[in-house]
Amino acid sequence: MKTSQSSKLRQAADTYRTILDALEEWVVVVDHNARIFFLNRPYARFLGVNADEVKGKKVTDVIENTRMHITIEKGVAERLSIQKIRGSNMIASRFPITDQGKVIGAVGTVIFHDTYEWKRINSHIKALLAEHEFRAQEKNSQELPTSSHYRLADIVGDSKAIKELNQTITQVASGDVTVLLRGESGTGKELYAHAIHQLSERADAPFIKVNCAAIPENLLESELFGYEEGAFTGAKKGGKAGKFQLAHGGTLFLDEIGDLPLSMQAKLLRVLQEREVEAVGSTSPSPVNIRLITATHRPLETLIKEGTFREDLYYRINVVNVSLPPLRERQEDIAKLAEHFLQALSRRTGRRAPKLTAQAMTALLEYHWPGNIRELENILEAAFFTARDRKIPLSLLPANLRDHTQSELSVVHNDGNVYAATGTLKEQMDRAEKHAIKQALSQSFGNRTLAAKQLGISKSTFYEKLSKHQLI
Ligand SMILES: Nc1ncnc2c1ncn2[C@@H]1O[C@H](COP(=O)(O)OP(=O)(O)OP(=O)(O)O)[C@@H](O)[C@H]1O
Repeated sequence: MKTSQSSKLRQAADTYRTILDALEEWVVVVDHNARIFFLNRPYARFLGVNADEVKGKKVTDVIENTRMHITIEKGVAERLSIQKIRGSNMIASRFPITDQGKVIGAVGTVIFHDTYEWKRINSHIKALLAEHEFRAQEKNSQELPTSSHYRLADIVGDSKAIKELNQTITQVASGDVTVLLRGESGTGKELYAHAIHQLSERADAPFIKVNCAAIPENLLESELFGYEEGAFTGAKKGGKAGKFQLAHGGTLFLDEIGDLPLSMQAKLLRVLQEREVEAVGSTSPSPVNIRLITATHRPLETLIKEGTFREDLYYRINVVNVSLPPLRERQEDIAKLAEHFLQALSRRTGRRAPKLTAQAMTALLEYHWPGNIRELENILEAAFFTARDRKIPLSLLPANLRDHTQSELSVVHNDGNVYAATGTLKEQMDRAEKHAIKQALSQSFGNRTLAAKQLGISKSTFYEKLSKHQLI
């Protein structure tokens, strides 16, 4: 009976050893005296010792820089700490083993055998997470638009810049010419891409948009060019068409082209030159007939100099270059755009549109709009829902916009309206001076030399005034 019990025990111990030896992780178990009770073979192999022979030896004599004895002493777990062994930085964890509250030993594991491996796995996990997030978003969003819903008539504005732009767009729309739309974020590049498609001979064919910055790098190729069944693990049955195939006969809009990784730039260039795409896992290319429109807010010429954007691709996509002016350069359009957005919100919600007070409108006109039309749209949406008595006073606009434009000549009352301030002539003149300096600074985007020049004063006087008004 005794013999059979001990043989069972040995069998069980052998089973556990076999399992622990099969792990990639390195495992060490010590007793309450910090003497090795168990060392798995992969760890022993790395340390250059015999797993059976080190049993009973002090862990500090066998493993360099170990802290297992400290885990025993303190009874506290240490997770994912760096431990240098034989010149490599390992990522190790240590846990006390307790029995009825007493520490009777400790178990230690080394999960990553050097920090390089850890970084590699870390970026692999990041890529997996990005892929997961992208797929979830794709699933949540309604069907991807395969047709364009804007027309030139939906573009609001009658500034000279917009009129010229609309004329250019009308001219280039037909004839399949490749267009590169440039402009700051929120200036309407996507809107214009839709309009070009709508005005082209391809208006009834699909309009497919791809945001090159939003797709994880490892998915870009299959998203753009599609894949065949069985091309990789997780590939859908029957394969999947890429954006190029979906846009066949229509327009492909590649937004944020400046963010396309170099490896994909080479592939895209090949497709544009050959006019055929090869799905991932396929051996035979298929012809594609698309009109290409691209957009970016990034300085492609600088990216070329820095080596992150291919010059040959730049020439391919930059056949006709259309620049969209920032909103601050077409202030004439602000009132019309504001009215347009408030009316659109009113139609959407069934609520009557509130009106901007004169002070609020002045603030909109004076602001420098770094986020352009999208920022205006967002600000008005927030104001629309908080407006009372069908009025949008200055106080309902965001603080950064108010601060930027808030005249030091005025005071905002609790009712949200602005009233002329009173005071001695000197006080009012000081406020006017401070206001002029702030205005000049914002118009020159913080460039003090330019601001001083604009005000017609020397740089040293400008600095004196900055310090007088506590603007530095
Ligand atoms: N002239 C315009 N008239 C009416 N709405 C406009 C106009 N220009 C832009 N918009 C609106 O402003 C928002 C931003 O425009 P859009 O997405 O086209 O900008 P974008 O330049 O492509 O921005 P990003 O570079 O950030 O992608 C959209 O809701 C769009 O409908």
